[in-house]
Amino acid sequence: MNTTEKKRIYVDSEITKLERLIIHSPDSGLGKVVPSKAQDWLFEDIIHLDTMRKKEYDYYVKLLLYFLDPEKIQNKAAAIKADTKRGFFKPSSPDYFNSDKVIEFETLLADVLKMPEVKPQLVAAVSAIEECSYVEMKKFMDYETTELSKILITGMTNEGEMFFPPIPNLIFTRDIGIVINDHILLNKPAKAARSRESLLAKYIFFNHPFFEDLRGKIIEIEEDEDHFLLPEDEQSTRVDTLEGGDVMMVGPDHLLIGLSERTSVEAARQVINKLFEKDIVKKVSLVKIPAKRDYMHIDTIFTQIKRNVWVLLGSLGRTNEFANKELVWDELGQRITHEEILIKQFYKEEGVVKHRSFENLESLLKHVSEVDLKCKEPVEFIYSGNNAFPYGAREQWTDSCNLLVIQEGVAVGYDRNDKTMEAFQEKGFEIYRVEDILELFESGRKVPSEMKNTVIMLPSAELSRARGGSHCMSMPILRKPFFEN
Ligand SMILES: NC(=[NH2+])NCCC[C@H](N)C(=O)O
Repeated sequence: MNTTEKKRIYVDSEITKLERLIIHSPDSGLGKVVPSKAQDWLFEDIIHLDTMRKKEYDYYVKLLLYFLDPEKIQNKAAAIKADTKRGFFKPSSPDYFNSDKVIEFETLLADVLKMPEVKPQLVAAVSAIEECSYVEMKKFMDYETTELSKILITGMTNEGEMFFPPIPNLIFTRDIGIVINDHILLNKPAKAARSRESLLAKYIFFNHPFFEDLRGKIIEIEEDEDHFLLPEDEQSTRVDTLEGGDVMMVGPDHLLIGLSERTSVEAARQVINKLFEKDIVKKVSLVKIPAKRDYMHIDTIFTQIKRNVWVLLGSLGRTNEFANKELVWDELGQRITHEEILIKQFYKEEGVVKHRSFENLESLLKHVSEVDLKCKEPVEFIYSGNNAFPYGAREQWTDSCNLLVIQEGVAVGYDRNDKTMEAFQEKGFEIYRVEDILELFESGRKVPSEMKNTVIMLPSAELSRARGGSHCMSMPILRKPFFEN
């Protein structure tokens, strides 16, 4: 018998059939971002909410439902289209799709707020970090849970009364936490704009009955005990932060952690200690990338598509003509633009923790494919922008390397990354616009579960201004175990 059949929470790879995930549809808070705050709130620009929802994100939801929970969407196309109020997509509407496979963060939050012991704690915690007055805190307690859930996310009431700033980055649920086999690692965000997200998530994972199996299996990053004693200026250089976009469960025993603008080496060390202590994985590889906005997390630089296929940014890899060309110019005394990446792998062997290095990203990814996933086919790399200047960098900026795999070889990407899509085609992938594929599903001319080697393109004019792709917009909590795939 399949031993993991009854599991609700389990992820041991990035590519097996996705069975359950947490998402968050763009809420009204995103439409309230003002230009002067956009950068502080980690958006590249202000966005047009209606377009982002109707012409972009709603397609993503429909697509996920077709693969993960088809009953909820089949034969509904006409009704969904006719409803200008988007009831199908709104948790508070009677027409809401309400799936336990494609799970909305806001519903989980509303559920825990219904728990009489949780509501006052959560209200007090949010009021404290948002510096609300005592009177405001009392007022929150009077709201009914669905509305309160919205207020805690958007910062305002349906009538427009504003209590605190929105958390527009909650659409990037990936960053909140990562499931590692049957455990979950919660984030400790580097950016203040994302603190409330992780606070809300904590209350959900620790209290919601759906996550019962996680009791005793939630890993949190703690502050060093002597941290409080350090002088202020040193405190800020020693903070332990970690965001989900930097953590990838690439094989049943192997976790990757990016050391980046957002994830510190101290946090990574804590994670390694905790994972090895409890024998949750056998290997952790640390991938140190340049700490800059362009590459905020490792999943902006590479993601896996199939056991033997990866998409990545060539200028941070090695087997690309660029790097080689740059080395020539380096020798000639020119200023080089090639940026370095450093990789160390820690592994536990007979109870002892050892480490080794990898020279470049490709050799690490090849190791994952061949050693962890026992892949026999040749490992292939698809490069952002097909590695042609200046498309590699341009398309990485708009998430050409940040794809979500729904089932092995079937991934979701952004339509604006033309050259990367060409590169996928050259490697034998079919490319579809999400609208077209949905029509094929609706008419029964294509069956989601039968699809292979396909990239489905999501419209992305607004979404990409928020600087994240489909990988960031997903928190997988259940995938088929790799060796049962
Ligand atoms: N996993 C990711 N790459 N997430 C992208 C997050 C983007 C978001 N605007 C931020 O800067 O935090």
